[in-house]
Amino acid sequence: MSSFNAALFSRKDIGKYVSEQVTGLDGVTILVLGFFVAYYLGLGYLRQSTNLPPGPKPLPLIGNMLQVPTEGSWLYFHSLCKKYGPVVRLTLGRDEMLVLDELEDINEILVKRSRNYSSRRSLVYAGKYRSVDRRLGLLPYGTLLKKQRGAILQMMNAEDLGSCEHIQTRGTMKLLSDILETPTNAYMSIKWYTAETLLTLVYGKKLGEDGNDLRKLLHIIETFIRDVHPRSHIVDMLPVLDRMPDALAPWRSEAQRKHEYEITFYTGLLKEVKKRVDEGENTECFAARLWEMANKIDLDEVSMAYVAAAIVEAGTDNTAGTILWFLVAMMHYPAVMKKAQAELDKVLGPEGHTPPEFQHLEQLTYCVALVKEVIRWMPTAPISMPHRSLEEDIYKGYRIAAGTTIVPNIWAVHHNESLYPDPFKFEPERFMPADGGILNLKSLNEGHSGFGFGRRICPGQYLAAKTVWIGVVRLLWAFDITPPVDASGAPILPDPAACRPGITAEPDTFKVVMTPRSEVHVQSIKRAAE
Ligand code: HEM
Repeated sequence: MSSFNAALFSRKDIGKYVSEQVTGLDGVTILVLGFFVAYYLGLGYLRQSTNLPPGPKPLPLIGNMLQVPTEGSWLYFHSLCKKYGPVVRLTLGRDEMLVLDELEDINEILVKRSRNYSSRRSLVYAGKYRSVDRRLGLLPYGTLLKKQRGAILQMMNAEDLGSCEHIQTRGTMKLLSDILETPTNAYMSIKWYTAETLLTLVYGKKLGEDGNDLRKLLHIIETFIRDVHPRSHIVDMLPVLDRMPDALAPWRSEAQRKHEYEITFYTGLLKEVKKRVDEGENTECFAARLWEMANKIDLDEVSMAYVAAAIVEAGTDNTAGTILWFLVAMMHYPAVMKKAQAELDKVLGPEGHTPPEFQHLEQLTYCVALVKEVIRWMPTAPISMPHRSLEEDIYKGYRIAAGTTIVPNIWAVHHNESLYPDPFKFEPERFMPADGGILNLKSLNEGHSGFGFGRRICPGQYLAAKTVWIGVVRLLWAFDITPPVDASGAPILPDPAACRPGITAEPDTFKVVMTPRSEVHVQSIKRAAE
Protein backbone atom coordinates (compact mmCIF):
# COMPACT_ATOMS: atom_id res chain seq x y z
CA MET A 1 0.00 0.00 0.00
CA SER A 2 1.62 3.26 -1.00
CA SER A 3 -0.91 5.68 0.49
CA PHE A 4 -2.28 5.64 4.09
CA ASN A 5 -4.59 7.45 6.43
CA ALA A 6 -2.52 8.96 9.27
CA ALA A 7 -5.51 8.79 11.62
CA LEU A 8 -5.17 5.03 11.59
CA PHE A 9 -1.65 5.07 13.09
CA SER A 10 -0.50 5.73 16.64
CA ARG A 11 2.79 7.79 17.33
CA LYS A 12 4.66 4.51 17.85
CA ASP A 13 3.34 3.24 14.57
CA ILE A 14 4.37 6.37 12.76
CA GLY A 15 7.93 6.02 14.14
CA LYS A 16 8.03 2.45 13.03
CA TYR A 17 6.57 3.28 9.66
CA VAL A 18 9.06 6.08 9.04
CA SER A 19 12.03 3.99 10.15
CA GLU A 20 11.01 1.13 7.95
CA GLN A 21 10.05 3.26 4.97
CA VAL A 22 12.84 5.81 5.08
CA THR A 23 15.85 4.14 6.58
CA GLY A 24 15.00 0.59 7.11
CA LEU A 25 16.47 0.84 10.71
CA ASP A 26 14.85 -0.30 13.95
CA GLY A 27 13.62 2.02 16.77
CA VAL A 28 16.64 1.51 19.04
CA THR A 29 19.00 2.53 16.28
CA ILE A 30 16.90 5.64 15.65
CA LEU A 31 17.12 6.55 19.33
CA VAL A 32 20.90 6.10 19.41
CA LEU A 33 21.32 8.11 16.21
CA GLY A 34 19.04 10.81 17.57
CA PHE A 35 21.17 10.98 20.69
CA PHE A 36 24.35 11.45 18.63
CA VAL A 37 22.77 14.09 16.39
CA ALA A 38 21.52 15.99 19.43
CA TYR A 39 24.92 15.58 21.10
CA TYR A 40 26.81 16.93 18.09
CA LEU A 41 24.37 19.76 17.54
CA GLY A 42 24.73 20.70 21.21
CA LEU A 43 28.50 20.43 21.08
CA GLY A 44 28.47 22.56 17.93
CA TYR A 45 26.52 25.22 19.79
CA LEU A 46 28.84 24.93 22.76
CA ARG A 47 31.88 25.21 20.48
CA GLN A 48 30.36 28.23 18.83
CA SER A 49 29.51 29.87 22.13
CA THR A 50 33.01 29.32 23.49
CA ASN A 51 34.52 30.53 20.23
CA LEU A 52 37.07 33.18 21.13
CA PRO A 53 38.07 36.00 18.79
CA PRO A 54 41.46 35.52 17.08
CA GLY A 55 44.60 37.17 18.39
CA PRO A 56 48.29 36.73 19.12
CA LYS A 57 49.35 33.74 21.19
CA PRO A 58 49.50 34.62 24.89
CA LEU A 59 52.41 33.64 27.15
CA PRO A 60 51.61 31.57 30.27
CA LEU A 61 50.41 33.71 33.22
CA ILE A 62 51.17 37.15 31.77
CA GLY A 63 49.36 36.64 28.46
CA ASN A 64 50.15 39.36 25.90
CA MET A 65 51.12 41.90 28.56
CA LEU A 66 54.66 42.48 27.33
CA GLN A 67 53.65 42.79 23.71
CA VAL A 68 51.45 45.88 24.24
CA PRO A 69 53.76 48.88 23.90
CA THR A 70 53.54 51.84 26.27
CA GLU A 71 53.98 54.21 23.30
CA GLY A 72 51.80 54.33 20.21
CA SER A 73 49.67 51.35 21.30
CA TRP A 74 47.05 52.30 18.65
CA LEU A 75 49.56 51.45 15.88
CA TYR A 76 50.29 48.06 17.46
CA PHE A 77 46.57 47.30 17.88
CA HIS A 78 45.93 48.28 14.26
CA SER A 79 48.74 46.01 13.04
CA LEU A 80 47.15 43.11 14.96
CA CYS A 81 43.80 43.78 13.33
CA LYS A 82 45.40 43.78 9.90
CA LYS A 83 46.73 40.33 10.66
CA TYR A 84 43.83 38.73 12.55
CA GLY A 85 40.75 40.71 11.49
CA PRO A 86 38.81 43.71 12.86
CA VAL A 87 37.98 42.06 16.22
CA VAL A 88 41.06 40.86 18.11
CA ARG A 89 41.46 39.27 21.52
CA LEU A 90 44.43 39.68 23.85
CA THR A 91 44.94 38.69 27.45
CA LEU A 92 46.73 40.81 30.03
CA GLY A 93 47.44 38.52 32.94
CA ARG A 94 43.99 37.16 33.79
CA ASP A 95 42.21 40.06 32.05
CA GLU A 96 40.60 39.71 28.66
CA MET A 97 40.94 42.53 26.14
CA LEU A 98 39.03 43.02 22.90
CA VAL A 99 40.42 45.42 20.31
CA LEU A 100 37.99 46.87 17.76
CA ASP A 101 39.36 48.40 14.57
CA GLU A 102 36.21 49.27 12.65
CA LEU A 103 33.45 51.77 13.33
CA GLU A 104 30.69 49.28 12.57
CA ASP A 105 31.83 46.92 15.36
CA ILE A 106 32.46 49.77 17.77
CA ASN A 107 28.96 51.16 17.20
CA GLU A 108 27.39 47.75 17.61
CA ILE A 109 29.21 47.00 20.87
CA LEU A 110 29.76 50.35 22.61
CA VAL A 111 26.67 52.19 21.36
CA LYS A 112 23.93 49.65 20.62
CA ARG A 113 24.91 47.33 23.48
CA SER A 114 26.00 50.17 25.77
CA ARG A 115 24.00 48.81 28.73
CA ASN A 116 26.62 46.07 28.98
CA TYR A 117 29.70 47.95 27.77
CA SER A 118 29.88 51.20 29.73
CA SER A 119 31.96 50.28 32.74
CA ARG A 120 35.70 50.73 33.33
CA ARG A 121 38.43 48.33 34.38
CA SER A 122 39.01 48.73 38.12
CA LEU A 123 42.53 49.91 38.86
CA VAL A 124 43.98 49.32 42.31
CA TYR A 125 46.71 51.96 42.20
CA ALA A 126 45.07 54.82 40.28
CA GLY A 127 41.45 54.01 41.18
CA LYS A 128 41.23 52.54 44.67
CA TYR A 129 44.13 54.32 46.38
CA ARG A 130 44.95 57.39 44.31
CA SER A 131 41.33 58.35 43.56
CA VAL A 132 39.57 56.68 46.55
CA ASP A 133 37.08 55.33 43.96
CA ARG A 134 35.68 58.79 43.23
CA ARG A 135 37.35 59.87 39.96
CA LEU A 136 34.72 60.07 37.23
CA GLY A 137 36.77 58.70 34.34
CA LEU A 138 37.61 55.52 36.27
CA LEU A 139 34.22 54.87 37.88
CA PRO A 140 32.44 51.60 37.15
CA TYR A 141 29.00 51.88 35.59
CA GLY A 142 26.52 52.66 38.37
CA THR A 143 24.89 55.26 40.60
CA LEU A 144 27.95 57.36 41.45
CA LEU A 145 28.91 57.59 37.79
CA LYS A 146 25.41 58.72 36.81
CA LYS A 147 25.41 61.36 39.56
CA GLN A 148 28.84 62.71 38.59
CA ARG A 149 28.14 62.73 34.84
CA GLY A 150 24.71 64.27 35.51
CA ALA A 151 26.33 67.13 37.45
CA ILE A 152 28.74 67.87 34.58
CA LEU A 153 26.19 67.49 31.81
CA GLN A 154 23.84 69.97 33.51
CA MET A 155 26.49 72.60 32.97
CA MET A 156 27.47 71.48 29.49
CA ASN A 157 24.16 72.19 27.77
CA ALA A 158 24.25 74.55 24.79
CA GLU A 159 22.73 77.48 26.71
CA ASP A 160 25.38 77.41 29.42
CA LEU A 161 28.12 77.03 26.86
CA GLY A 162 27.03 80.31 25.28
CA SER A 163 27.83 82.03 28.56
CA CYS A 164 31.35 80.54 28.50
CA GLU A 165 32.27 82.23 25.23
CA HIS A 166 33.60 85.41 26.82
CA ILE A 167 35.99 83.25 28.91
CA GLN A 168 37.22 81.45 25.80
CA THR A 169 37.66 84.62 23.72
CA ARG A 170 39.45 86.43 26.56
CA GLY A 171 41.71 83.41 26.98
CA THR A 172 42.63 83.38 23.29
CA MET A 173 43.61 87.06 23.35
CA LYS A 174 46.02 86.27 26.20
CA LEU A 175 47.26 83.28 24.17
CA LEU A 176 48.04 85.48 21.16
CA SER A 177 49.66 88.12 23.32
CA ASP A 178 51.80 85.52 25.17
CA ILE A 179 52.99 84.04 21.87
CA LEU A 180 53.72 87.53 20.55
CA GLU A 181 55.85 88.21 23.61
CA THR A 182 57.61 84.83 23.86
CA PRO A 183 57.15 82.97 20.58
CA THR A 184 59.50 80.18 21.67
CA ASN A 185 57.15 79.31 24.54
CA ALA A 186 54.09 78.48 22.41
CA TYR A 187 53.76 75.05 24.07
CA MET A 188 53.27 76.45 27.58
CA SER A 189 51.11 79.32 26.28
CA ILE A 190 48.69 76.81 24.77
CA LYS A 191 48.58 74.73 27.98
CA TRP A 192 47.99 77.94 29.92
CA TYR A 193 45.11 78.89 27.60
CA THR A 194 43.26 75.57 27.98
CA ALA A 195 43.93 75.19 31.71
CA GLU A 196 42.94 78.76 32.56
CA THR A 197 39.79 78.62 30.42
CA LEU A 198 38.66 75.50 32.29
CA LEU A 199 39.77 76.76 35.69
CA THR A 200 37.82 80.01 35.23
CA LEU A 201 34.81 78.07 34.09
CA VAL A 202 34.93 75.67 37.01
CA TYR A 203 36.22 77.81 39.89
CA GLY A 204 35.72 81.35 38.59
CA LYS A 205 39.42 82.12 39.06
CA LYS A 206 42.51 82.60 36.94
CA LEU A 207 45.77 80.71 37.25
CA GLY A 208 48.26 82.33 39.63
CA GLU A 209 50.73 84.48 37.65
CA ASP A 210 53.67 82.71 39.34
CA GLY A 211 52.73 79.56 37.38
CA ASN A 212 52.44 77.37 40.51
CA ASP A 213 48.79 76.44 39.91
CA LEU A 214 49.52 75.39 36.33
CA ARG A 215 52.61 73.43 37.35
CA LYS A 216 50.64 71.60 40.07
CA LEU A 217 47.81 70.82 37.68
CA LEU A 218 50.05 69.57 34.88
CA HIS A 219 52.02 67.48 37.37
CA ILE A 220 48.80 65.84 38.62
CA ILE A 221 47.59 65.18 35.06
CA GLU A 222 50.92 63.82 33.83
CA THR A 223 51.41 61.42 36.75
CA PHE A 224 47.78 60.32 36.54
CA ILE A 225 48.03 59.52 32.81
CA ARG A 226 51.07 57.38 33.62
CA ASP A 227 49.36 55.69 36.57
CA VAL A 228 46.33 54.53 34.56
CA HIS A 229 48.42 52.61 32.04
CA PRO A 230 47.78 48.90 32.77
CA ARG A 231 51.53 48.19 32.75
CA SER A 232 52.53 51.01 35.10
CA HIS A 233 51.91 49.20 38.40
CA ILE A 234 52.41 45.54 39.09
CA VAL A 235 49.38 45.46 41.39
CA ASP A 236 47.16 46.28 38.41
CA MET A 237 48.54 43.27 36.58
CA LEU A 238 48.27 41.05 39.68
CA PRO A 239 45.48 42.52 41.88
CA VAL A 240 46.11 39.75 44.42
CA LEU A 241 49.16 41.78 45.54
CA ASP A 242 46.73 44.22 47.14
CA ARG A 243 46.38 41.65 49.94
CA MET A 244 49.98 42.29 51.00
CA PRO A 245 50.58 44.25 54.20
CA ASP A 246 51.69 47.89 53.88
CA ALA A 247 55.28 47.02 54.72
CA LEU A 248 55.50 44.83 51.62
CA ALA A 249 53.45 47.14 49.39
CA PRO A 250 55.24 50.52 49.27
CA TRP A 251 53.28 51.46 46.12
CA ARG A 252 50.14 51.74 48.31
CA SER A 253 51.40 54.63 50.43
CA GLU A 254 52.85 56.26 47.31
CA ALA A 255 49.38 56.24 45.68
CA GLN A 256 47.83 57.51 48.92
CA ARG A 257 50.35 60.38 49.06
CA LYS A 258 49.39 61.35 45.51
CA HIS A 259 45.75 61.32 46.60
CA GLU A 260 46.49 63.60 49.57
CA TYR A 261 48.41 66.00 47.35
CA GLU A 262 45.71 66.35 44.72
CA ILE A 263 42.69 66.30 47.02
CA THR A 264 44.24 69.09 49.13
CA PHE A 265 44.66 71.15 45.96
CA TYR A 266 41.18 70.36 44.57
CA THR A 267 39.31 70.72 47.88
CA GLY A 268 41.11 74.02 48.46
CA LEU A 269 39.83 75.34 45.11
CA LEU A 270 36.29 74.12 45.84
CA LYS A 271 36.21 75.66 49.32
CA GLU A 272 37.49 79.01 48.05
CA VAL A 273 34.37 79.15 45.89
CA LYS A 274 32.15 78.24 48.86
CA LYS A 275 33.70 81.07 50.85
CA ARG A 276 33.03 83.54 48.04
CA VAL A 277 29.42 82.31 47.74
CA ASP A 278 28.93 82.55 51.55
CA GLU A 279 30.30 86.09 51.51
CA GLY A 280 27.64 87.02 48.97
CA GLU A 281 30.03 87.47 46.05
CA ASN A 282 28.49 86.96 42.61
CA THR A 283 30.45 83.89 41.54
CA GLU A 284 29.07 82.35 38.38
CA CYS A 285 31.00 79.11 37.94
CA PHE A 286 30.53 75.34 37.94
CA ALA A 287 31.74 74.88 41.52
CA ALA A 288 29.28 77.51 42.79
CA ARG A 289 26.47 75.55 41.13
CA LEU A 290 27.77 72.33 42.62
CA TRP A 291 27.51 73.87 46.10
CA GLU A 292 24.00 75.11 45.29
CA MET A 293 22.96 71.61 44.17
CA ALA A 294 24.93 69.81 46.89
CA ASN A 295 21.89 68.37 48.68
CA LYS A 296 20.04 67.47 45.53
CA ILE A 297 22.92 65.70 43.82
CA ASP A 298 23.92 63.91 47.01
CA LEU A 299 27.70 63.75 46.50
CA ASP A 300 30.19 63.74 49.36
CA GLU A 301 32.85 66.46 49.52
CA VAL A 302 35.61 64.30 48.02
CA SER A 303 33.34 63.36 45.11
CA MET A 304 32.45 67.01 44.61
CA ALA A 305 36.11 67.96 44.57
CA TYR A 306 36.89 65.24 42.02
CA VAL A 307 33.91 65.97 39.78
CA ALA A 308 34.84 69.65 39.53
CA ALA A 309 38.46 68.72 38.93
CA ALA A 310 37.44 66.17 36.26
CA ILE A 311 36.56 69.03 33.94
CA VAL A 312 39.97 70.67 34.32
CA GLU A 313 41.89 67.38 34.35
CA ALA A 314 40.13 65.71 31.43
CA GLY A 315 39.94 68.87 29.36
CA THR A 316 43.31 70.60 29.71
CA ASP A 317 45.61 68.13 28.00
CA ASN A 318 43.27 66.88 25.27
CA THR A 319 42.24 70.39 24.25
CA ALA A 320 45.84 71.67 24.29
CA GLY A 321 47.01 68.54 22.47
CA THR A 322 44.53 69.15 19.65
CA ILE A 323 45.81 72.72 19.20
CA LEU A 324 49.40 71.42 19.20
CA TRP A 325 48.52 68.92 16.44
CA PHE A 326 47.02 71.83 14.52
CA LEU A 327 50.43 73.57 14.60
CA VAL A 328 52.13 70.38 13.36
CA ALA A 329 49.59 70.11 10.51
CA MET A 330 50.09 73.74 9.45
CA MET A 331 53.85 73.25 9.17
CA HIS A 332 53.31 70.27 6.87
CA TYR A 333 50.44 71.78 4.88
CA PRO A 334 51.16 75.51 4.26
CA ALA A 335 48.59 75.65 1.41
CA VAL A 336 45.83 74.71 3.90
CA MET A 337 46.97 77.50 6.22
CA LYS A 338 46.90 80.05 3.38
CA LYS A 339 43.43 78.93 2.31
CA ALA A 340 42.07 79.29 5.86
CA GLN A 341 43.71 82.71 6.24
CA ALA A 342 42.18 83.82 2.93
CA GLU A 343 38.75 82.84 4.27
CA LEU A 344 39.37 84.76 7.49
CA ASP A 345 40.51 87.85 5.56
CA LYS A 346 37.45 87.68 3.34
CA VAL A 347 35.08 87.63 6.30
CA LEU A 348 36.93 90.00 8.68
CA GLY A 349 38.83 92.22 6.27
CA PRO A 350 42.50 91.71 5.39
CA GLU A 351 43.84 94.63 7.47
CA GLY A 352 43.96 92.79 10.78
CA HIS A 353 41.80 95.13 12.87
CA THR A 354 39.18 92.54 13.85
CA PRO A 355 39.87 89.09 15.30
CA PRO A 356 37.31 86.34 14.58
CA GLU A 357 34.53 85.74 17.12
CA PHE A 358 32.10 82.86 17.63
CA GLN A 359 29.47 84.87 15.74
CA HIS A 360 31.58 84.44 12.58
CA LEU A 361 31.67 80.65 12.81
CA GLU A 362 29.01 79.95 10.19
CA GLN A 363 30.77 82.25 7.71
CA LEU A 364 34.08 80.43 8.27
CA THR A 365 33.15 77.07 6.82
CA TYR A 366 36.68 76.11 5.77
CA CYS A 367 37.99 76.89 9.28
CA VAL A 368 35.30 74.64 10.79
CA ALA A 369 36.28 71.85 8.35
CA LEU A 370 39.93 72.42 9.28
CA VAL A 371 39.27 71.91 13.01
CA LYS A 372 37.29 68.72 12.28
CA GLU A 373 40.22 67.52 10.18
CA VAL A 374 42.70 68.16 13.03
CA ILE A 375 40.56 65.99 15.34
CA ARG A 376 40.36 63.29 12.65
CA TRP A 377 44.00 63.43 11.50
CA MET A 378 45.42 62.96 14.97
CA PRO A 379 42.89 62.23 17.72
CA THR A 380 44.40 63.07 21.11
CA ALA A 381 42.62 60.05 22.63
CA PRO A 382 43.54 57.50 19.93
CA ILE A 383 42.25 54.49 21.87
CA SER A 384 39.64 56.52 23.77
CA MET A 385 39.32 55.40 27.39
CA PRO A 386 38.77 51.66 27.20
CA HIS A 387 35.33 50.45 28.34
CA ARG A 388 34.60 47.24 30.27
CA SER A 389 31.80 44.72 29.87
CA LEU A 390 29.58 43.69 32.78
CA GLU A 391 28.17 40.41 31.46
CA GLU A 392 29.20 37.67 29.07
CA ASP A 393 28.07 38.30 25.51
CA ILE A 394 28.21 36.73 22.06
CA TYR A 395 29.23 38.94 19.16
CA LYS A 396 29.55 37.67 15.58
CA GLY A 397 29.70 34.17 17.05
CA TYR A 398 32.58 35.10 19.39
CA ARG A 399 32.27 34.76 23.14
CA ILE A 400 33.14 37.96 25.02
CA ALA A 401 33.69 37.19 28.69
CA ALA A 402 32.21 39.34 31.45
CA GLY A 403 34.79 41.91 32.57
CA THR A 404 36.47 42.21 29.15
CA THR A 405 38.26 45.49 28.47
CA ILE A 406 37.08 46.91 25.14
CA VAL A 407 39.55 49.07 23.22
CA PRO A 408 37.96 51.09 20.41
CA ASN A 409 40.78 52.16 18.11
CA ILE A 410 39.72 55.70 17.19
CA TRP A 411 43.00 56.27 15.35
CA ALA A 412 42.31 53.22 13.12
CA VAL A 413 38.76 54.38 12.41
CA HIS A 414 40.07 57.83 11.46
CA HIS A 415 42.63 56.24 9.12
CA ASN A 416 40.24 53.82 7.48
CA GLU A 417 40.59 54.35 3.72
CA SER A 418 36.96 53.48 3.04
CA LEU A 419 35.69 56.17 5.42
CA TYR A 420 38.37 58.80 4.75
CA PRO A 421 40.14 58.39 1.38
CA ASP A 422 43.89 59.12 1.49
CA PRO A 423 43.63 59.16 5.32
CA PHE A 424 47.19 60.24 6.14
CA LYS A 425 46.75 63.43 4.15
CA PHE A 426 45.58 66.51 6.05
CA GLU A 427 42.67 67.63 3.91
CA PRO A 428 39.89 69.82 5.39
CA GLU A 429 38.12 69.62 2.00
CA ARG A 430 36.87 66.15 2.97
CA PHE A 431 34.55 67.85 5.49
CA MET A 432 33.37 70.69 3.23
CA PRO A 433 29.61 70.55 2.58
CA ALA A 434 28.48 69.92 -0.99
CA ASP A 435 26.89 72.74 -2.98
CA GLY A 436 28.31 75.58 -0.91
CA GLY A 437 26.33 74.64 2.25
CA ILE A 438 27.46 75.83 5.68
CA LEU A 439 28.85 74.11 8.74
CA ASN A 440 27.63 75.21 12.16
CA LEU A 441 28.75 74.77 15.74
CA LYS A 442 27.27 71.28 15.98
CA SER A 443 29.17 70.21 12.86
CA LEU A 444 32.45 70.43 14.80
CA ASN A 445 31.50 67.23 16.62
CA GLU A 446 30.16 65.33 13.62
CA GLY A 447 31.83 63.07 11.06
CA HIS A 448 34.58 61.81 13.37
CA SER A 449 34.85 59.75 16.58
CA GLY A 450 37.33 61.90 18.51
CA PHE A 451 35.15 62.11 21.62
CA GLY A 452 34.42 58.43 22.19
CA PHE A 453 31.25 56.39 22.25
CA GLY A 454 27.99 55.46 23.93
CA ARG A 455 27.21 56.17 27.58
CA ARG A 456 30.79 57.19 28.38
CA ILE A 457 31.13 59.65 25.49
CA CYS A 458 33.11 62.75 26.49
CA PRO A 459 30.73 64.98 28.47
CA GLY A 460 32.85 68.02 27.57
CA GLN A 461 32.83 67.46 23.81
CA TYR A 462 30.96 70.66 22.82
CA LEU A 463 32.94 72.84 25.18
CA ALA A 464 36.18 71.25 23.93
CA ALA A 465 35.36 71.73 20.25
CA LYS A 466 34.54 75.40 20.83
CA THR A 467 37.73 76.01 22.85
CA VAL A 468 39.80 74.43 20.07
CA TRP A 469 37.96 76.27 17.28
CA ILE A 470 38.33 79.79 18.69
CA GLY A 471 41.97 79.08 19.61
CA VAL A 472 42.77 77.78 16.11
CA VAL A 473 41.02 80.52 14.12
CA ARG A 474 42.63 83.26 16.20
CA LEU A 475 46.08 81.73 15.81
CA LEU A 476 45.50 81.55 12.04
CA TRP A 477 44.23 85.12 11.98
CA ALA A 478 47.25 86.43 13.89
CA PHE A 479 50.26 84.36 12.79
CA ASP A 480 51.96 82.62 9.92
CA ILE A 481 52.87 79.20 11.29
CA THR A 482 56.02 77.78 9.69
CA PRO A 483 58.77 75.28 10.54
CA PRO A 484 62.22 76.52 11.55
CA VAL A 485 64.97 76.06 8.94
CA ASP A 486 68.43 74.54 9.25
CA ALA A 487 71.74 76.15 8.16
CA SER A 488 71.06 75.24 4.53
CA GLY A 489 67.57 76.75 4.64
CA ALA A 490 65.77 73.38 4.63
CA PRO A 491 62.65 73.19 6.85
CA ILE A 492 62.92 71.17 10.07
CA LEU A 493 59.55 69.47 10.13
CA PRO A 494 58.17 67.62 13.17
CA ASP A 495 57.46 63.93 12.66
CA PRO A 496 53.64 63.66 12.69
CA ALA A 497 53.92 60.12 14.09
CA ALA A 498 56.07 61.12 17.10
CA CYS A 499 54.04 61.28 20.31
CA ARG A 500 54.67 61.68 24.01
CA PRO A 501 54.39 58.27 25.78
CA GLY A 502 51.03 57.32 27.30
CA ILE A 503 47.52 56.36 26.27
CA THR A 504 46.81 59.89 25.05
CA ALA A 505 48.59 61.40 22.05
CA GLU A 506 50.32 64.72 22.39
CA PRO A 507 52.94 65.58 19.76
CA ASP A 508 56.51 65.05 20.87
CA THR A 509 58.48 68.25 21.53
CA PHE A 510 58.83 70.29 18.35
CA LYS A 511 59.91 73.76 17.25
CA VAL A 512 57.64 76.15 15.40
CA VAL A 513 58.01 79.71 14.08
CA MET A 514 55.04 81.98 14.74
CA THR A 515 55.33 85.24 12.75
CA PRO A 516 52.71 87.99 13.18
CA ARG A 517 50.91 88.51 9.87
CA SER A 518 51.25 92.34 9.99
CA GLU A 519 51.97 95.26 12.29
CA VAL A 520 48.23 95.99 12.44
CA HIS A 521 47.63 92.47 13.77
CA VAL A 522 50.30 93.10 16.43
CA GLN A 523 48.66 96.35 17.52
CA SER A 524 45.18 94.75 17.57
CA ILE A 525 46.45 91.95 19.82
CA LYS A 526 48.22 94.38 22.17
CA ARG A 527 45.17 96.60 22.43
CA ALA A 528 42.85 93.65 23.17
CA ALA A 529 45.20 92.23 25.79
CA GLU A 530 45.47 95.50 27.77
C1 HEM B 1 39.69 68.10 22.37
C2 HEM B 1 39.47 67.82 23.64
C3 HEM B 1 38.91 66.52 24.17
C4 HEM B 1 38.94 65.27 23.62
C5 HEM B 1 39.55 64.85 22.29
C6 HEM B 1 38.28 64.39 24.55
C7 HEM B 1 38.08 63.03 24.32
C8 HEM B 1 37.54 62.17 25.26
C9 HEM B 1 37.38 60.75 25.06
C10 HEM B 1 37.74 59.98 23.80
C11 HEM B 1 36.85 60.24 26.20
C12 HEM B 1 36.50 58.77 26.48
C13 HEM B 1 35.08 58.50 26.01
C14 HEM B 1 34.69 57.05 26.13
O1 HEM B 1 35.00 56.41 27.15
O2 HEM B 1 34.08 56.50 25.19
C15 HEM B 1 36.67 61.34 27.12
C16 HEM B 1 36.18 61.20 28.40
C17 HEM B 1 35.97 62.27 29.24
N1 HEM B 1 36.11 63.61 28.95
FE1 HEM B 1 36.86 64.37 27.25
N2 HEM B 1 37.86 65.10 25.63
C18 HEM B 1 38.22 66.41 25.44
C19 HEM B 1 37.96 67.48 26.28
C20 HEM B 1 37.21 67.40 27.43
C21 HEM B 1 36.74 68.54 28.20
C22 HEM B 1 36.93 70.02 27.85
C23 HEM B 1 36.12 68.05 29.29
C24 HEM B 1 35.43 68.86 30.35
C25 HEM B 1 34.22 68.62 30.77
C26 HEM B 1 36.18 66.59 29.21
C27 HEM B 1 35.70 65.72 30.16
C28 HEM B 1 35.74 64.33 30.05
C29 HEM B 1 35.36 63.43 31.13
C30 HEM B 1 34.91 63.82 32.53
C31 HEM B 1 35.52 62.13 30.62
C32 HEM B 1 35.21 60.81 31.33
C33 HEM B 1 33.79 60.39 31.02
C34 HEM B 1 33.40 59.06 31.64
O3 HEM B 1 34.27 58.31 32.06
O4 HEM B 1 32.19 58.79 31.69
N3 HEM B 1 36.85 66.25 28.07
N4 HEM B 1 37.07 62.50 26.51
